[in-house]
Amino acid sequence: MKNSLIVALDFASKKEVFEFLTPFEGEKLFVKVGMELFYQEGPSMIHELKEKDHEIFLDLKLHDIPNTVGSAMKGLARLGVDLVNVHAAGGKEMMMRALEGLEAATPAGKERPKLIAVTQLTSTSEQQMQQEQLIQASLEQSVMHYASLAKESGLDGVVCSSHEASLIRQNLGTDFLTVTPGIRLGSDDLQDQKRVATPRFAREAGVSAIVVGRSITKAADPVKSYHKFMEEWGGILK
Ligand SMILES: O=C(O)c1cc(=O)[nH]c(=O)n1[C@@H]1O[C@H](COP(=O)(O)O)[C@@H](O)[C@H]1O
Repeated sequence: MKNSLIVALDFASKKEVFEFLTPFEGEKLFVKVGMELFYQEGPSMIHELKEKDHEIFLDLKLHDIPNTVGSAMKGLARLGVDLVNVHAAGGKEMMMRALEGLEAATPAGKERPKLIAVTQLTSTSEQQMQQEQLIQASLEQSVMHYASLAKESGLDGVVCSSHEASLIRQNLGTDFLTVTPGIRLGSDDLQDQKRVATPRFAREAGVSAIVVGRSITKAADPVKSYHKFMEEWGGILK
């Protein structure tokens, strides 16, 4: 998990996923399956990626009442993925029930998927947060608050931007995972992301894993782009 580059497979079909992965043949990737792909292809997508030995972050960002999230997590634990997430805004009881669900359903002898909580999405700016969510704090304070709740609930870490990672590590310890999307090289288009950073900035901030989507998946040469990100991030090719 530490020092990983997670490639966001934000595609609409299995066909597109395997077209993208074909030129990576022989490389073991850490991939992220999000809502777009999972709602279309379902658990079989996970099974097929596991057959190819890729590590998997199943990013469904659960956010519902504690009982519903706890039960849903049991199903995710049986899929055998490596990492799953919830929204910290769902609260401590929801996060604790999510963890219990995962623990209860992880098959004997298998490692429980790591559970992390989304703090403030990297597409949210401080101004937006204050005006739309009516949170009268700085963005950093809000992220730190959610990260503390996640830690108190027993979770393994959080999703945040690279800009908040070092504060979280200082306050909650270096074993508490910080997974950061919103990663761009200097010349990349920001698209809908607001709190962005380069892979080098993330590395220097001590981030555990970076998440990169469109800059790799939509690149003219995805393998070349992946290697460029890996080089700046200082990741290890497998
Ligand atoms: O949980 C996530 O993965 C996530 C949280 C967050 O705060 N921001 C965020 O961008 N993501 C995901 O990270 C990926 C970023 O994609 P790109 O902006 O294309 O690099 C997308 O798949 C998002 O769903």
